[in-house]
This record gives sequence, C-alpha cells and structure tokens, in this order.
Amino acid sequence: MSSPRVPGHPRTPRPTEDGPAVPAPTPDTADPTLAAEQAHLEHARDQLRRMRESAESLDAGTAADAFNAAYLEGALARRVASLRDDPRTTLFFGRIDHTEDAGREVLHIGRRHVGDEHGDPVVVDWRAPMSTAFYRASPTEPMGVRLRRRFGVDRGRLTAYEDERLDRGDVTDRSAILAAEIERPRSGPMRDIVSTIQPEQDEIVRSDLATTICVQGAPGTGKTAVGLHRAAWLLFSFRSRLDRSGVLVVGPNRAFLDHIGAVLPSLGEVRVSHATVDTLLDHGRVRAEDSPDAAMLKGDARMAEVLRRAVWSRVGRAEDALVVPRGSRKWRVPGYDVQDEVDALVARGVRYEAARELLPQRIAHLVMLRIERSGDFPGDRVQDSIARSAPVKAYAKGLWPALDPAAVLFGLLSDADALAEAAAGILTDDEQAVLRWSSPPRTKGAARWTRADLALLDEAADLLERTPSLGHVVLDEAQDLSPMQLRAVGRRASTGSLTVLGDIAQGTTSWATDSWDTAMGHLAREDHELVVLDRGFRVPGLVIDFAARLLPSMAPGLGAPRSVRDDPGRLDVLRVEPDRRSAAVVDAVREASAQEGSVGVIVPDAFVTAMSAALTRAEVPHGRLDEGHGDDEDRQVELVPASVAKGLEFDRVVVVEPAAIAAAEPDERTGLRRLYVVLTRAVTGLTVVHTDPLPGPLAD
Ligand SMILES: Nc1ncnc2c1ncn2[C@@H]1O[C@H](COP(=O)(O)OP(=O)(O)OP(=O)(O)O)[C@@H](O)[C@H]1O
Repeated sequence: MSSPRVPGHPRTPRPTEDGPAVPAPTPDTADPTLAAEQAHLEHARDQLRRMRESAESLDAGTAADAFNAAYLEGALARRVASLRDDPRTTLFFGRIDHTEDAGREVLHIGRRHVGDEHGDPVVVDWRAPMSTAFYRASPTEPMGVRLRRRFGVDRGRLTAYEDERLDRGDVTDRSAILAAEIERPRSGPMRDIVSTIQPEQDEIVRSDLATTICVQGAPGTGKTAVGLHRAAWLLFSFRSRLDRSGVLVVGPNRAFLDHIGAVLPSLGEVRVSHATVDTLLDHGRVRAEDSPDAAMLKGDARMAEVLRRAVWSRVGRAEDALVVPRGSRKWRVPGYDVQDEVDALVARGVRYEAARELLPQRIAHLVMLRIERSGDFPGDRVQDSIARSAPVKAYAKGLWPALDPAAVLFGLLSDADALAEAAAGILTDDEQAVLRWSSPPRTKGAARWTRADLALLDEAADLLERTPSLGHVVLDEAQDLSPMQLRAVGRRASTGSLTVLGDIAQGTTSWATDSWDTAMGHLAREDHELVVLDRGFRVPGLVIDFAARLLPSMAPGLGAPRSVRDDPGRLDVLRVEPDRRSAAVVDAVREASAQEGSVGVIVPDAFVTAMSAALTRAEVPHGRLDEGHGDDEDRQVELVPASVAKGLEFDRVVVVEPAAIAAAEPDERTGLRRLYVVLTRAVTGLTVVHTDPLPGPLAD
C-alpha cells in the first residue's frame, strides 16, 4: 500500500458560509493529487449549495389545500435542513476507482448523496449499494475495485490521502488514517465511524431488514457503533417501510443514551427513538424496589404463563340463561349456547380485549337466530341494537369483564388464592410467597410498582391488547435484561427485526443471561444470526490485559478483545493510605485533565457524593452522571457511579476502590463483572486508586 501523504500545513481561520469561522488547514497545493481532490470537494460543496437553493425555491403554497401546504412546508424545511453543509467535516471521506472491466467509474463516498445538475453523482451516500465495495473490497475479492483511497480530514479540509491498489494486491490492514481515527483522544459524545467501518462490522451494518442479528463482543469492539450504523443503513435502504413502522434504539440508562444520542443525527437520521427499558415499558413510575428473590422471580419467563392464566381466568362461565326483551316478546338464550360462543372466542387466539369486544355481537347473533326462527327477519341494524342493549351488555360484562394491566397484576400480587390458581404447577408455594405483597395496597391505583413489575404489566398489557410492532429495534447491553424484559422488547419487533448487542461477560444484573440462545428465545428470535466481534477499538493493550485477569473467574470461556490500538496505553495502580485516598484521586484527575480528552472518575455508587465534594473543594470542575443525569459535551471531567458506567467511554479513567465497586454487588461474580465493565472504559489511560486490597484476580 502507498504510505499516506500527510502534507504539512499552516493553520488559518476560515469563515464558512454556513457556520462560524473554523480554523482550517490550507490545502496543500504542492501535492497535485490532494489539490485535485480538494477541488472536487469544492465542486461538491457548490453542488450541495445548488441543491439547497433549489429546495429553498420550492413553494409549499402550490399545494391543493392548507393541510397539504402545511405538510409540504414541513417536508421542504426538513429537506433544506438536510442539505446544509457542515463546515466541520468534508462531504466525502473516501473514493473507489473501478477497473476497466467494471466501467472505470470513480465514486467519492460520503455521509450523504450529492448530485450535479445533470443528476450524476458527485458524492455517493455511504449506505448506497455501490458504496459497499469501499468497505469490503479486498485483493481476494476486489469487487471490481482497482483503487481505494481514504482521506485524512481536518476541520472541513482534506489533509492527507492513502491509496490501496487492489489490482496489484497493494493493501494493508494497518491503515494510518484508520489508526489516527482510532487513536484520537475522546471528548464529548460518541461520534459516527462511517469513514472507517471495518469489513466484519460492515457485514452486520448491511444485513437485510428481515434478518435478526445478535452480536457478542468484548468491550470496545464497536457493538454500539455497529448497531447505530445498522439503524442508519436500514432507514436509507428501506425508507418507506421504516418511516411508517419506526426504528427504536434501547440502551441501559439515560447517561448512555445521551452519550450515543448524536450519532444518528450526525448521519442525517433524526427519526429514531431512543429509550431505556424502563422508559419503554411505560406503565407508570418505578416507586419501590423488590427483594433480590422477588426481582429474580418476577423476571422469570414462567411469569408469562402465570399472567396468561390470570388474564384468561377472568372469563367466566355462562351458567344462566340470557333474556332479552324486544317489543312485547322476550327472547331467551340458554347459558350453554352462550358458552359455546365464549369457548369459540377463547379458542380463536385473539387478544382478551379484542375477543371481549366481539362477545356482544356474538350473543346478539344468538338472539337473532331465535327471532329468525320465529319467522321475522329484522336485519343487521337490529342485531347491532341488540348487541348494544342493556341486558346483553350487562350479561357480556359479567361474563367477560374489562381488564387493565394494573388490575391483573394487582389481583395476582394481593390475592393468595388468585395467585395459587394461576401459578399452580408453575411456581412452588415458597415462590408464590416470595411474589405476594406482605401488606397489599388497598387499590391498584395505590400500588407501588417495581422495575420488574413494569415488565409484568407490559406482558399483561399485551395479553389484553396486541402491542404494536416497530420495523426494527436495536437492543444494546441485551445481556442485562430479564427474560420478561426481553419478551417485552421482542414483542415490539414482532413483525420487524432486531439487532441485539451485548457481552455475556458484562452481565451485571441478577437475571443477566449466560446464553445468547436462551436470550434470543425470550426475544422470540430463535432464528437469528450470531456474530462475534473480537477486535477492540477502545481499550489499549496494557489496560485490557489488566481487566482481562478477571475473565476466568466470572466469564470462563470468553476472551478479551484483541486490541487494535497502536498505543499500549498507560496503567497506574496506586495503593494509598485511607486518609490519602481523596487527595490521590484529585491528583490523578488533575493530571488526566491537564491533557486533551474526557476524564471519567468511576467510583462505587456510595462514594459519589463524597467524591464530588472532594473534587469541588479542590476546585476541579466536574459533572455527575448519576442516573437521570446526562452526559455534557462541555464538561471534561465526569463523576460516574460504577452502576452507570456501562457503554460509556472516556479518554482517561480514574477508578476508585475496585474492591468496594465489586463488593456493592449481591454476589462475587456480578461484582467482578461490574469491575470488568468499569476497567474497560478507558481509551488512553487508566489510573486505579485504592486503599483496600484489590479483588483477588486483579491482585495476582
Ligand atoms: N471501525 C471503527 N473505526 C473507528 N472507531 C471505531 C470503529 N469501531 C469502533 N470504534 C470506536 O471504538 C469505541 C468503542 O465502540 P463501542 O462503544 O461501539 O464498543 P462496544 O462494543 O459497544 O463497547 P462496550 O461493550 O464496552 O459498550 C468507540 O469510540 C467507537 O467509535
């Protein structure tokens, strides 16, 4: 491969058309290739401006009516916004030249499509099928590509390029431009990786909409990045279908959603919803906590059958005859006839509420049959009025009462007999005792639901009425969900597909899964593709080796990622006297924040307040990522409770008292897994400050 050309350049501030002055490098006129590419970039910018001006000149007033005009105006405004030129970046980051046989076409690949006035592409969207070769072509499978060029980019200018000649086998897997992207200091929220997606990642990103994929990957292997880029690719490739059905990203907590929240908008996709499992299961606020045993049991998939029985047991038996007065006559339908209708509705497999709504019509039909047998044929309108008549409504209501999810769960958790009936043969007596409220609230409205209850309420809601399905769901950190939570997410993609991302070794809930087969079964996706990612883009070698000492004790059989980082990173493990701990942390944070890049101070949850006070006393500005607080681009130092660290990354990380982080979990394995998560957040350096001995495997 040709080595990258990285011309030297003075930096000069450059005002841009669309934004504030951005200090940008001047183009290297000495390098004719780069100068030609820079000229193509200017051409692309001109064309994008032309496209924008053309969109701006369109008039929504030509619409047929006010409603259509309003709609058109919104669509035009979105179109104009999507055609804005972001001066901080370039319109393309790569190029492929096809061989003579493949038509010698030259394509510049970028974040969005730009066309010229003849409709010819000036820049091709990275998601278009013809861009695939940029990511995947190799000497063994050149895909018609002769040359692949990657560009180094700095504040909106091209500063370097790197060529691979696939026709000559002149390629390497050590791209300096990729290395520079991976090695860059991290600051602010997560960025897209669109210019450097790797072939194994691209395969996942471009998997068909119908395919559900499960990605197992060690920390920093790009699972989250891949999931988000897959969402963007799917929206591009199946736009009309997914515009209607929707795409959802589910992550572990608010801080994580804030961390990743800018990636899809930066790729032009603003219509993707983001949620945590708790906000997704929108059945009220979490106002209580379960005992570990109760939480475990409520997360157990057996609860699905208990709830199913609880719901359907509410359908009564039609013992008494129904009498419907009409005019001077009374029509009598024996209970056993109504019961046949009830049995038929139950057997139809429709949801409880849908069947309940059908019942009055079915009963009215039985009345109509009797009227017709008497020689009268009154028609459909009469059947409707019989269905809506007071006696039929009351009879149907008694037989098939209206239910809501809270009523179902309240009934189970507060009434020992109801629970015993629904759980017979499924839960033991002891398990039922664990589930039951010791002092039940007086009404369902007064119930203080727990996190695990939300999944049970969701299951009940789906038994009553079908949950609408989205087109695609990206589920991150999926290893942490209970079987009942997995079912809840799965039903939101019942007619769509899923991208399931996770790492068994990072499972830190009591119900964390140890098997993707099992988890995918709970998501109702036995038919999925499992892909393993093992190249680590985040954690440097020294740090991952340290963290990986934990693996044999808490996830035997799972390997650490192979770090692709050039920088081996820095690892400092400082044991200090108890009265020096805060000062040592402050010193470590000061040292870390003296350099470019974000700093995460990860502490046992119970230390957050005291540590924040210590940093404040030492006049170290910092944010707090306690649950519910989001990331903030402007803050260099974030104080992170260990329980919130999952999925985040910082340039430098200071971990405080690993033994206390591990000890805060209910069991040793979960404690070591939490520690593994915490120790694998660093991109450049990790400092561990402790007074207590390190947990066994780390001390070895
Ligand atoms: N192809 C790539 N090019 C450049 N950077 C990449 C690439 N793939 C991943 N990265 C970077 O590596 C880092 C880790 O990625 P990501 O957070 O997606 O990993 P993960 O597997 O989800 O990690 P974890 O399991 O710890 O949450 C991010 O900074 C991401 O941008």
